[in-house]
Amino acid sequence: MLEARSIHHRFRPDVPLLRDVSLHVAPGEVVGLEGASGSGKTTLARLLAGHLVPDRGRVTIDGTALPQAGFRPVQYVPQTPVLAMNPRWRIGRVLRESHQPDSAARSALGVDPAWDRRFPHELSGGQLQRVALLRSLAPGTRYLVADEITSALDPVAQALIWTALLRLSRERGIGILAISHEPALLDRVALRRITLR
Ligand SMILES: Nc1ncnc2c1ncn2[C@@H]1O[C@H](COP(=O)(O)OP(=O)(O)OP(=O)(O)O)[C@@H](O)[C@H]1O
Repeated sequence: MLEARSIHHRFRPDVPLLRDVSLHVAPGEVVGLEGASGSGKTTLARLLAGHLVPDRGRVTIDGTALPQAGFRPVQYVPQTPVLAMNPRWRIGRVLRESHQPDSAARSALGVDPAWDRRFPHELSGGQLQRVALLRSLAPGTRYLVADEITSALDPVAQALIWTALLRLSRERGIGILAISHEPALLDRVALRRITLR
């Protein structure tokens, strides 16, 4: 179980952002996270992935703190994956930097092996997001924090990605925290929702 307990965080001493936020995501469960712009969704996502350390409170998996170094079992997937890829690397190298993806995950996400020879700017937004998800689904990945991953995509690309992701989450027991501004999307993918205020 991924758990955040009584998280407090602020970037400026006089402006508290997250105040006593707690949540949990079970293996294979999809939980929605919503909240107004600026309410701290991305900050919470980065705390859960271990990119940031909370001022107070704890993030744990099965009661143990996140590892300080090495592979991150909670993977953060941003809205704009191209910003998290080396523009000089071909897709094959971008993927291998994390792990050698298995063919089942590759075909579930529809990542064509021919793309491995292309550079990130030579793929569409939806194709790149599928590559980013494949990269994040390493063997050690237990949870995904999906931060507006399909907000910039058309409905067909959005449906394709979520259908594949929900299947992989079920098959591999990967818990997902799905951040979105779209209530209709959260209704479809998540059984439970948390609202940041
Ligand atoms: N690294 C940082 N340094 C200083 N302030 C930050 C930093 N990251 C975020 N903030 C501030 O924290 C607040 C919350 O930002 P955050 O991105 O977590 O919100 P959000 O709910 O994800 O917003 P949106 O829905 O617009 O993406 C904002 O006021 C933002 O300016």
